[in-house]
Amino acid sequence: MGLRLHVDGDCVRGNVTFDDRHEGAPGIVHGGAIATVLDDTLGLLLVVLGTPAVTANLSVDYRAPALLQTEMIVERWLEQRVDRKLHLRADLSIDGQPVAQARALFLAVEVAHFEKGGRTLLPNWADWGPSL
Ligand SMILES: CCCCCCCC/C=C\CCCCCCCC(=O)SCCNC(=O)CCNC(=O)[C@H](O)C(C)(C)COP(=O)(O)OP(=O)(O)OC[C@H]1O[C@@H](n2cnc3c(N)ncnc32)[C@H](O)[C@@H]1OP(=O)(O)O
Repeated sequence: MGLRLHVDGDCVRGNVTFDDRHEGAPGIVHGGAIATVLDDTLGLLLVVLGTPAVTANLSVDYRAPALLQTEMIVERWLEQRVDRKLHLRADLSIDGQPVAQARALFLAVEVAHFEKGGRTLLPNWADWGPSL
């Protein structure tokens, strides 16, 4: 998808351009691909927040057709944190016009959560970003 991300304070911004592999309705990006980008870009936000967490709930409003071969801006940020609950937002836009807007509930988990799949994590993951 050519997703490129950078950190801007507490916000993660990036550019993404979908191609024919992501087509749903003719000429339009599949909604699942959009949800994937909105969800997945959170990986970097988690590093910024220094909080291991997983998606518990993701809700996407599709506001306008997402055209293939068109550069979009994706932005994600933390709206509120209450104990383990991270309320996150993500926007996808073209030329400042909203294409999709997501609200997500992430739950902070112990690092051991990510080891359930049998993969060994890098030992210095906690140094990737500042703590909240
Ligand atoms: C420093 C950087 C970080 C480094 C990290 C180390 C290296 C890792 C490397 C890289 C990480 C990158 C990560 C990218 C992630 C991308 C996004 C994904 O795709 S994540 C995959 C899809 N999501 C899952 O697989 C979750 C599956 N679900 C679960 O595992 C559990 O359900 C879990 C952990 C989400 C919750 O289980 P419980 O047992 O811990 O907690 P309970 O008791 O059920 O809930 C706690 C509270 O949250 C509410 N809650 C739970 N689920 C809810 C829901 N769906 N909607 C609303 N509320 C919910 C409950 O009502 C409860 O609330 P009350 O405390 O009573 O107020």
